[in-house]
Amino acid sequence: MQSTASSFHARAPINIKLIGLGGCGGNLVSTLKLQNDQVDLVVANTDLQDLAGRTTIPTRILLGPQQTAGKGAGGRPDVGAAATVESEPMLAKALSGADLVVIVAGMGGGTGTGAAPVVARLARQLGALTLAFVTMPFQVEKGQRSRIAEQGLASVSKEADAVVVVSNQKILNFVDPRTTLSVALTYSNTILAAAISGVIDQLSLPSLMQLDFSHVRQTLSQAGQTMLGIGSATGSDAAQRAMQLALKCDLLEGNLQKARRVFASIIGGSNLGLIDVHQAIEQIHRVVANEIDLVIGVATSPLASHRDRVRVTLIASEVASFRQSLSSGQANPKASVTHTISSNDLPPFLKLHRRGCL
Ligand SMILES: Nc1nc2c(ncn2[C@@H]2O[C@H](COP(=O)(O)OP(=O)(O)OP(=O)(O)O)[C@@H](O)[C@H]2O)c(=O)[nH]1
Repeated sequence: MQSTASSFHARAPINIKLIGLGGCGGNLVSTLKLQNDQVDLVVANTDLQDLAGRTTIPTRILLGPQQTAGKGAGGRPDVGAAATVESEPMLAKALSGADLVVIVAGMGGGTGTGAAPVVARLARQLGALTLAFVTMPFQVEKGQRSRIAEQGLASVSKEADAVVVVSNQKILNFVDPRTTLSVALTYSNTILAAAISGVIDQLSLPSLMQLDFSHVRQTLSQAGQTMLGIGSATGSDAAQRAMQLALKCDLLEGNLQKARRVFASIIGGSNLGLIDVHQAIEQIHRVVANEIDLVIGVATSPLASHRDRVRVTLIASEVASFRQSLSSGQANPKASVTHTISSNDLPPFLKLHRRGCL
């Protein structure tokens, strides 16, 4: 029988703003089910009609009313960017005070592609850790859209602290080839939603590990383009199986062994097993290199639907942090200080287990 955790760490609430840009970003923010109703939801678009339909989102911003008159960016990122610059005062008001700004946008169109770098720069100027979750287009959208998407990804990667890429095309590998476009998009949105909520829920649910926002900030700050792994499982060893799935996730573009910074989120129900969590964490240590910045959050959800389920989200970057660069003689003055997990970071129950007391 597994023991379960009984003590939680209180942590200072952090101010999180989630902003969806353009059609794709708006779709995601409208459908995402977060477990924290304190997260401020914002959608912004050049398309007035699209915004009018997003009635459940408290803050809706029409980008560039002078430039586009609410008629969209017509697939042109330069128009999307100019419209966003025009609306910077409104955006600054909506994003001010945020510790963490999460941007969601589809690359390939005009608004999301043009707006994402501008919003990322603004959010960082306002002092927030800025994460962007972006989609890349389907192959059938090739040509102009792909080129626009690649350029957009490069621009947003320069401005945001960390960029998580979900390739719509890659999603097709997981679904029936006869599937419809709308089903494929729904599947893609489910993956994006899992990744976004893995970060946001981890930072807002009761925590079992002494994870604080400054550690997350240190690990993801200026991390560049990242690798994403997600896994979900139920049952008595759910954390281990969810971790295995996340570590082997087909979405992981890149080699986890080359990762220099990893953020790992483990979220389970109130009966999350301690030994199970410990062994899941051991699995990460077996895969990644020794000298990395690793920040691990373990949180529990009060939702009945989460009782037996464990969700794991991994966000990994190959970019070394400042401290690692210094030790390897390749200082990168833009990068931040690091947090390497040590036994001091483990909650008491895991330390006891490590000593064989559980
Ligand atoms: N996963 C996912 N991808 C989407 C969705 N909607 C659009 N996309 C992708 O995002 C890209 C950009 O589409 P939109 O977000 O609609 O475009 P936009 O940013 O509003 O740009 P304009 O319409 O030109 O103003 C598309 O090429 C698709 O690949 C969605 O709901 N889910």
